[in-house]
Amino acid sequence: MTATQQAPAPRGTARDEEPAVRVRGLVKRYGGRAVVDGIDLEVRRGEVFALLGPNGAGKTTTVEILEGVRRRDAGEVTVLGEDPATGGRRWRDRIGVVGQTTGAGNALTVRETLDHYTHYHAAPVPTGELLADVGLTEAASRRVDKLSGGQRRRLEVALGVQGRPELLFLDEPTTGMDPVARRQFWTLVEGLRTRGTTVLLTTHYLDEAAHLADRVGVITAGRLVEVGPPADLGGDLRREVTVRWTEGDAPREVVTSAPGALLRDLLAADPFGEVPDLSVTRPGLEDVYLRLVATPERETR
Ligand SMILES: Nc1ncnc2c1ncn2[C@@H]1O[C@H](COP(=O)(O)OP(=O)(O)OP(=O)(O)O)[C@@H](O)[C@H]1O
Repeated sequence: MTATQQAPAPRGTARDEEPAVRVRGLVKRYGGRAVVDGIDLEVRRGEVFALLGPNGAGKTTTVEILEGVRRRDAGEVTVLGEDPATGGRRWRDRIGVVGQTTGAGNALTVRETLDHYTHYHAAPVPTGELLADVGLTEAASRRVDKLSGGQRRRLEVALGVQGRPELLFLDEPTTGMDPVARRQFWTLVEGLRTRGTTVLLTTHYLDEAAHLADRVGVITAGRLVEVGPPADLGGDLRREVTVRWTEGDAPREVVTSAPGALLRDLLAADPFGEVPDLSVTRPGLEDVYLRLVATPERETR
């Protein structure tokens, strides 16, 4: 796959200094229930930021407020320097949106659909290039209503990047894609990042967040419970080590952040330095994530 050509991001200007997205105290309620419950968030220019969380956590609601398609009940939001609730045509031209559903016409072919939408952009990516970028060249003459779910998703991604946005929103972009298409999509996002596009994506997939994102925000029950590079997520949880062994006939288990002394004592207790069934494990990203989303009362860092 070739990477979509993007205009280079402006460097060294005042606009560089401000984050692409700044959110303070964001609240959205439905029927008195806060589904977004006081979120603070910053997405830096040029980074890929993943909002990771379970079903119903508030990811789509948050992203749609940032896109200017849902109203908020409280909080301050700035996206590319403007409030999305009042952003006009010029602001909208600077963002790209790939939502969970498509507005693409079903009776048109893939190429006709892309050609049609070129008229909405000042400097669209040429259709041939776009088709190659998303791996749809061979499906270019197929009607949209004949596409598979994964191909339709690629078309939506193509429409999202067609206008060379400075900031691209991707709401669960790889849902319905097979593993090969997911990898192709990841390459596409990496190409966008290389060219300076800021990307805010939502996902359920830990591996996707870990692979693509510079930083991940874990959201659960409308709150952002952790923000950081994927490798740092979980902080103290990550440093906890579980030491297991068998003593007599009984299984033993100790969770500690300093296993050295325990291991020395265990090994010293046996003249041959053998400890039955000894294992030492650190939590993986998935363990950390499951702990984070199970404890929504944790403070935001
Ligand atoms: N228009 C609406 N009216 C009432 N409740 C809504 C509306 N839209 C969303 N909700 C509720 O808000 C909560 C958050 O939904 P949201 O779609 O933002 O979650 P999500 O994290 O994107 O979930 P998923 O991963 O399943 O897409 C859910 O409980 C949902 O039922």
